[in-house]
Amino acid sequence: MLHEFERILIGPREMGLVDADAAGSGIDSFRLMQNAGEAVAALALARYPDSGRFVVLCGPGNNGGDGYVAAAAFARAGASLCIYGIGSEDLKGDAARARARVEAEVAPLSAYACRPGDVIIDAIFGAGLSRDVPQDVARIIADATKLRLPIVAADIPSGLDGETGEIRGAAFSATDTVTFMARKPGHLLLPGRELCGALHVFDIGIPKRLVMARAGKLWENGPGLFSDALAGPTAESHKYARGHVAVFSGGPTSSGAARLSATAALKAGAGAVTLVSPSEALAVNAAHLNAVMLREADSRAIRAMLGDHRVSAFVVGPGYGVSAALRELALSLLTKPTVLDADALTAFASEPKSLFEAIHAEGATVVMTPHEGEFGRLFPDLASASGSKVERARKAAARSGAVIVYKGSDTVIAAPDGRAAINTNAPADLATAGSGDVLAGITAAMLAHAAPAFEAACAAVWIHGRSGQVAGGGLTAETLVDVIPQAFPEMV
Ligand SMILES: NC(=O)C1=CN([C@@H]2O[C@H](COP(=O)(O)OP(=O)(O)OC[C@H]3O[C@@H](n4cnc5c(N)ncnc54)[C@H](OP(=O)(O)O)[C@@H]3O)[C@@H](O)[C@H]2O)[C@@H](O)CC1
Ligand SMILES: Nc1ncnc2c1ncn2[C@@H]1O[C@H](COP(=O)(O)OP(=O)(O)O)[C@@H](O)[C@H]1O
Ligand SMILES: [K+]
Repeated sequence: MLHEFERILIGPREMGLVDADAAGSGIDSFRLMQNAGEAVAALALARYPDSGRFVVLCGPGNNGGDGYVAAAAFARAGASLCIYGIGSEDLKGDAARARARVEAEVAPLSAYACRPGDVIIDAIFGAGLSRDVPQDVARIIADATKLRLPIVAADIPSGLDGETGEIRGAAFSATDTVTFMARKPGHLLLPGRELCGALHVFDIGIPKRLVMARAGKLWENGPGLFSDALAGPTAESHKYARGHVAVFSGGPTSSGAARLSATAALKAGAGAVTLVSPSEALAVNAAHLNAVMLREADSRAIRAMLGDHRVSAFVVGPGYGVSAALRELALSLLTKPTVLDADALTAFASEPKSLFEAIHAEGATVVMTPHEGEFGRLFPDLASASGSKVERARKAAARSGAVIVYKGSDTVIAAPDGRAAINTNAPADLATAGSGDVLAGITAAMLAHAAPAFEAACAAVWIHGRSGQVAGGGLTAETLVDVIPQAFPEMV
């Protein structure tokens, strides 16, 4: 399990503040730049001992400064070296000092022509990237990509937005990225994650407390975020003490999704699970269920479940069918922890405010699990807004009052209070029909264990991802359900 510090993610802007705090507390900022540049050179020398030549590309700011420090280290090591820079005569502060220590010639960046055998040290833009990269940088990125040159990026591949993970015009696809103190959201969000190659976090000597003090409430998802909230069964446990999940089934031709949620909830440790089925689907559901209990969905049954303290969480939406009746049902469940998924999200597309107002008024514990399309239906303005997936999820959580699980291969979990986590353990094999229904069921099981909604959602997304890894290539929603018990984090 990663230590708490290693899970934090810090935006480029906050990292700039950390820098200023470090300087304010008397730490020598040039020493930090030297540590950063030397770490980049050390990694490159170790990875590419037989390089034809190291080509150090330096930008106009402190990222370029890291590059000049690295260049000096290559020269000391006797490596073959070329340096290209933007505005190398007009640098300021630490970057100018780093440049002054380089004896080799620095050619203008626009003069660089990629050659097979080159190993590029990308120190053009880091945290300070503020707009699309200029044409000559885009041209070098395209040429280096075409020749598949190895690229070691300082802090972040140039062109990648460290906050959002988006590409600003063009971006290097690095083989390695050496970042400093802590990872940035753009290292984990897509497409950024795929451009960083192997990511190395190097301690350049800023006290961790200074980094912690500026870090927002954003982490990489992992057991450290939620394991305290997950209680395993004890000798005193009985089935209802482990939580009772009720899942609402769709009609006879669309009942499979709810059954997947129900069996997933059971495998994820709910003590009891009931599938609540319309009368027309009772027979098909009965034919497929064993440990999951079955109950007919009528208003008396729903009232009884709402009044039964042993029923601890609901799942509604998978395979249910979009209708006004579903809206009414979902709103009626909000007195207990509820997972709203699939059709229960789409059903509110025409009137999302009614759902959000009900959640706020009830102070309800709700986890919503939209994929991109469902997110767009509930939050059309946010879906098309600029900014990162984390910001969009946070705004959606604050607006709706629910914990939002904004799905995808970089699923973001966000709480109304601003906490957020980026999930990184989900294999692409999870892109299979029914996989979201499984996630909804696991989430309800976590809520039924009385985990708070944010922790429950983080746990469920992580366990779902790890189940995907365990089930492996060719997984189906069924094989995913089977391996859930093997995917729990080791409790400490
Ligand atoms: N964090 C730490 O503790 C430490 C961090 N360190 C290093 O510092 C880096 C951050 O440095 P930084 O703030 O100077 O930003 P950086 O990325 O060099 O770019 C700024 C320059 O680029 C320019 N510019 C921007 N976008 C552009 C574009 N599209 N096209 C053209 N120009 C563009 C921008 O111009 P402006 O926007 O002002 O017009 C400005 O001149 C960080 O990533 C890490 O490597 C270490 O040295 C030590 C400890
Ligand atoms: N390429 C991918 N890599 C990792 N996880 C993915 C990928 N595509 C989808 N997933 C995950 O699989 C699940 C799919 O859910 P959803 O889109 O609701 O599908 P369905 O409705 O078929 O169940 C989500 O948890 C999502 O995060
Ligand atoms: K860079």
